[in-house]
Amino acid sequence: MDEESLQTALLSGADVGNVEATGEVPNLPRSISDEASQKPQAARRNLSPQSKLRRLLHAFHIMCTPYFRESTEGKCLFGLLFVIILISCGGKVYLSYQVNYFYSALADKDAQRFWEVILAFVIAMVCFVPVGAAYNFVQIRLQIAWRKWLTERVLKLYFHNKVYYALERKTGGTANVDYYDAAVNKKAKVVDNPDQRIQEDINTFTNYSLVFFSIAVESTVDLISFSIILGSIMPELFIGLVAFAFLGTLFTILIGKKLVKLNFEMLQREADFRFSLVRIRENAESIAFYSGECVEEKETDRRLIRVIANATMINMAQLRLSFFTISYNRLTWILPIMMVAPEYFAGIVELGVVQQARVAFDHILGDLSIIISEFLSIANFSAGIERLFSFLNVMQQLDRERDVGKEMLLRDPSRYEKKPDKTISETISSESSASPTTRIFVKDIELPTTASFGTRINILTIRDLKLVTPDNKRVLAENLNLTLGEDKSLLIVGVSGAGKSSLLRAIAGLWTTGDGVITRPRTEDICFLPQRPYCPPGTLRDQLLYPSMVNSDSEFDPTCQSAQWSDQDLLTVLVQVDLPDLASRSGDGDPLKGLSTKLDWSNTLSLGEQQRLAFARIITNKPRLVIMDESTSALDVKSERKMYDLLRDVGQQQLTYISVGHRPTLLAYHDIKLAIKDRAGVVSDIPPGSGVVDEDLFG
Ligand SMILES: Nc1ncnc2c1ncn2[C@@H]1O[C@H](COP(=O)(O)OP(=O)(O)OP(=O)(O)O)[C@@H](O)[C@H]1O
Repeated sequence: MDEESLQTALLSGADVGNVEATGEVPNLPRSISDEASQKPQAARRNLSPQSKLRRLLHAFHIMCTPYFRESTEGKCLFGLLFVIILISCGGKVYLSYQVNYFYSALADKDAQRFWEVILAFVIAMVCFVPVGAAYNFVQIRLQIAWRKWLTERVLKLYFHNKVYYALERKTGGTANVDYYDAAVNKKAKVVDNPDQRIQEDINTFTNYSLVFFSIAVESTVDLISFSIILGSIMPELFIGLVAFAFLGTLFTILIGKKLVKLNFEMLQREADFRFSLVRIRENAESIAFYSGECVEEKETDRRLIRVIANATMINMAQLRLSFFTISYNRLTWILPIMMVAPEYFAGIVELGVVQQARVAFDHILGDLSIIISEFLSIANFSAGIERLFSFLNVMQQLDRERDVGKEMLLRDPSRYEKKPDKTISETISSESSASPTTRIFVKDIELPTTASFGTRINILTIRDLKLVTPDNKRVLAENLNLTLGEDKSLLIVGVSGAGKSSLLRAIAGLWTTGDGVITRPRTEDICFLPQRPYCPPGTLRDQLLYPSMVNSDSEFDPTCQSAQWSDQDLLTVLVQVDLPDLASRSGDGDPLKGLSTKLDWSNTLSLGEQQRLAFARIITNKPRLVIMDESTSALDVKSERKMYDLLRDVGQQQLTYISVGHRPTLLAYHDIKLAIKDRAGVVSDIPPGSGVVDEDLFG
C-alpha cells in the first residue's frame, strides 16, 4: 500500500479540519470515518496535493520545533549555522564580481588588473576556506546533537508504559504492514520495523532537515542577490529565466512524482528484508534443528524480490526523470550566453559582464530549480517524515496515560496524569477491535513492608473475571473468582490453549480485554518468570540482578553499582540456584572475572540453566509476588524441587507465588489449585502429600 493511503486515512474527512483547529493529528484508527472504510478509493481521491503538503509541513513542525525550543545548544548551533550560511552567500556574490573583473581584464589584455584580480581571488580563497569547513562542521555537529535528543525522546516514549510491547502486539511482531489496511479498515497492524524508524528514520530526518534548511537559506539569499545583479545586467534575461525555471520544476514534479511513493516503499521493503535476516540469526538453532533452511531461503528470497522489484521501478522512474533533467541542464549552458551575446557583439557590455551574467544565471536557476536538483532527496525526506510521524502518532495512542491532545515529544512522559485503570491491551483492543465493550480493571495495592500481627493480607484478588483474547474473538474464562492470601501459593492448570498464560498476562496488566477486577501488588513488587527467561546483553552479574541492575558494571554509569549485592553474595546466590560453577566457568577459572564476563547468555546457557538463573533473580530482586509460567519446564524433577524449596525459603520473608505448569510434581509445592476448563475456573485446596507423578493433574 502507498503512503497516499496512509495520508488519506490520517486526514480523511472532518479530521483535516480537526488537525488545523487543534494543531494535533487525530488518532490514527479512531479517526477513520465509516465512509472512509467503505469507500477507500473515493477517500483517497479526495486528498488534494495541498492537503498532502499541509500534512507534511504539520508533521515536520511537530517533530522539528521542540528541540530548538528546548535546547540551548541547538539554538546556538542553529544561529551559528545561519550566520555561516550568510557569510558563505556573501562570498559567492563577491566572487561573481571577481569573475567579471577577471574576464574583462583578460579581454582588455590589462595585465596589472588581471594580477590584482588574481590576488583578490587568493585572499578570498584563504578567507573562505575556514568558512566552508566551519559550515560542514557546524551542520554535522548540530545534526548529531539533534539526532541524539530526538532519539532519546522517542526511546522514552517507546519504553514508557510498555509501548514497545503494545506496538509488538499491534504489529503481531511482523514487519509486513499494510498501512492502508491498518488505518482504514482498523486492522491491528500499523507500525512496521520500529527499530528502523528509531535508528534510521530519525537520522535521515535530522540530516535532511538541516541540509534543506541550509539549501533554503542559501537559495533565498542567492536568489535575491543574483537577481539584483542579473536584473541590472539584463532584465529580459531575468524574466525569461524565471519562466524557464518554473516550467522545469513543473515538469520535474509531474515526471518524478511516482518516485516519492517508490522511495517510501523502498524504506519499508528494505527493512522487511533485513528483519527476515535478523529473525534467522535469532532463531538459528531452531531453524538448524528443523533443517528449515529451504523455507527461510524462500522467504528471504521473496522479500529480496520485493526489494529488487521496487529498486528496478525506482531506476526506471529515475531514467525518465534523467532524460528531462539532463536535457534541461544542457540548455542552461548556452541560454544566458546566447541572450547576452548580441549586446557584447554590439560593444554595449564587456566580456566580463557576459561571464557574470552566466554565473548569475546559473545561481538563480539553481535556486529556482531546487526542486529539480533535489527531487530525489526531497522524495526520500518526505517518505521519512511520513514514517517517523506515523510512528510517533501510534506510540502516542498506545500510551495509556497519554492525552493525544498533548505535545507529541514530551520531555518526561511520566508527567502525564496517571490513569492506572487503563492498560495497554485495553488501548490496543479498543483500537483494533470492531466492538470493544468492557475491560478488565487492574488495581495496584501498596503492600506493607511487614505484616501486622493477626492481619492477613490478600496479595491477589480476582473478581468476576471475563478474559477475552485481544482480538475479541475468544472468551477464555468467565466468572472467575479467586483470593490468594500472603504466603499462599497457587498452581494454575488446564489443557494447552485453555488460557493459563493469558490469565498471567491479565494479572500483569498486559491484557485487559474482557471484564472484572484484578487487585494485585505494584509492578515493582512482582517478578515474572517466563518459560524462556530473557537474558539482557551484559555480564553474568547483570543476568543475576535483572531487571533492577542492568549494566551494573557500566563504565558510563558507575553509580549503577549494586550496593546491596557484593560479588561474594552473588556467587552464593549462584550456589543456591544450583549453578555453583557457572561463574568460574565463564571466567576461565576465576569466578570474580566470570561475574564480569559478557556473553550472549541466551545462546550460551542451556534452557535449564537460564531457568535457574531466573530463580536467582527472585533472590536478588526480593519481590512479594512471583508469577511463573512453566518456569521449571526444562529442569529435572530434582532441580525443580530445589527451586521450589528455595522459593519457600525466600518465602519466609513474605513471598507469594503463582505457577502455571503441566507437571503433576508441581502439586507438591502449592497450596491452592485453579483449574481452567471450558471457560470456567475451579479453585480447590491441594491436599498435603499431592504431587505423585501419575496423579491426574486436571481432575
Ligand atoms: N495475541 C493473541 N491474540 C489472540 N489470541 C491469542 C493471542 N495470544 C494467545 N492467544 C490465544 O489464546 C488462547 C490461550 O492462550 P494461552 O497462551 O493463554 O494458553 P495456555 O493455556 O497458556 O496454553 P499452553 O499450556 O499451551 O501454554 C490460545 O488459543 C491462543 O491461541
